[in-house]
Amino acid sequence: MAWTEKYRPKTFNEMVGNKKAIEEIKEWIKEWKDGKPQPPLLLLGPPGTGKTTLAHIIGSHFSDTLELNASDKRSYDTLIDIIGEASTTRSLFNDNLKLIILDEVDGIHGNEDRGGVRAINKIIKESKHPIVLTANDPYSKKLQTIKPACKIINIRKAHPNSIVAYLKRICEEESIEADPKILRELAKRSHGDLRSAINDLEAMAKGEKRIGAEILEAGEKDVFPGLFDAIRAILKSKNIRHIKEAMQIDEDPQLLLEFTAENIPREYEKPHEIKKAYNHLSRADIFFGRATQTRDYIYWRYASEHIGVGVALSKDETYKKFTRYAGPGSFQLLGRTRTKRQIIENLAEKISKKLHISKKVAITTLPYLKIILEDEKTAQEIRKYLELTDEEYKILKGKRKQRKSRKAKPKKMKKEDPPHQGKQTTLLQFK
Ligand SMILES: Nc1ncnc2c1ncn2[C@@H]1O[C@H](COP(=O)(O)OP(=O)(O)OP(=O)(O)O)[C@@H](O)[C@H]1O
Repeated sequence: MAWTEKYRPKTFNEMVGNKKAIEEIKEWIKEWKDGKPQPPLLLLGPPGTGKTTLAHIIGSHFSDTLELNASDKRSYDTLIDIIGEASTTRSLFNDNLKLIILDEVDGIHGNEDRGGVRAINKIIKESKHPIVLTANDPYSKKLQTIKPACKIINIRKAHPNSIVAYLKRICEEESIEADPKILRELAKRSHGDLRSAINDLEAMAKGEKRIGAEILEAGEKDVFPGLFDAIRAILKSKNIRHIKEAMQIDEDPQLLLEFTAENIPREYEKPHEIKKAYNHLSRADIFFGRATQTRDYIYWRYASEHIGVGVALSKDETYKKFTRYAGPGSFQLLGRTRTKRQIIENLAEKISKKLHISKKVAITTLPYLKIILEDEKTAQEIRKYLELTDEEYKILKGKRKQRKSRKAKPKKMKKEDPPHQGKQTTLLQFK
């Protein structure tokens, strides 16, 4: 079980922060219990601050809970059917009040917009049962008609110190020894989103009983701190404002595309969501191409829309699960071959200077030089002329090509020597 679920508070006392909001909520419950119907509660606040958790704790004070994720588009048609009856009928006794939870009411999208909002307004108007709604975006147009009918409770981000204390408690429960520096860093990075802080802690622990400070230096997240936040916002949220804010990072937008492409199937589970999301990435890629061709970087904006909003809204609903994100495979490959690429770069520079050609052309000469270097005497002369270092010489020469002799017996293939590996002299070897 993911730690966010394992450690999801079951009572108001276990909640981090928002003490004043909790007092107001308790008062609202009391009024209902005393037979005084109250307007619906609208819990408004950033992702991962405990709105859904609070809604469930409120539910535990009533006889039953009916929960609907408002961003699930299948629900619009059935919204009234499912809870319509429950919301309008009840016995004369207050002890069978059912709490109706409408989660993420600002997440409704597409053509279902109006129908969904209308259905919610109808339920609010006619319900004889208590209702709790949750939403992220206070400025959402979808809330315009809903807000006036509700009692708004602002849920605020937890203070970093409270997050550190909470993470520490989880570490104690899990018998994990964590460097305090790590917990402070996780709290800082989470920007008040407890869910992300807990998820990060779980990812770092990776089943180990000790989390040392060295992990901070090793983690990819430190190389691209903003990128992972942006990916998380795109894949975990449907709140456009939040996604756009998270995407305001100082990184190459194409890198963002690669990171998103890598992580879509890690987060999204339904084939149609994955298909839709990749469709948006392919359109983004077309816009990147146009930007390069025309040098009109306005196209980047369209590309970003597809990567951010397009991919985010490709999911039916947000997944409340823990997902370990990763850097793209191509990026890891580039990382692994970085040293080799640097040496080739130096080689090209040296050749371009000696032969008075551009670096680009110099690179195309490498496969031919490799063939020329097969002759040991010439190889030594060229090495001296180009002033090659040992490493450059080794890379340029590559593995010696085995000349096939008719008489030679066919070499037995070893497990670690699969076909097509490093034996042909092609340009590809130098990429
Ligand atoms: N204030 C809090 N106190 C303790 N745990 C919290 C708090 N806020 C969030 N969490 C942890 O984060 C997890 C996610 O919280 P929750 O689903 O309630 O957030 P949310 O505000 O509804 O987010 P979203 O807007 O994305 O739906 C919980 O399971 C819990 O582990």
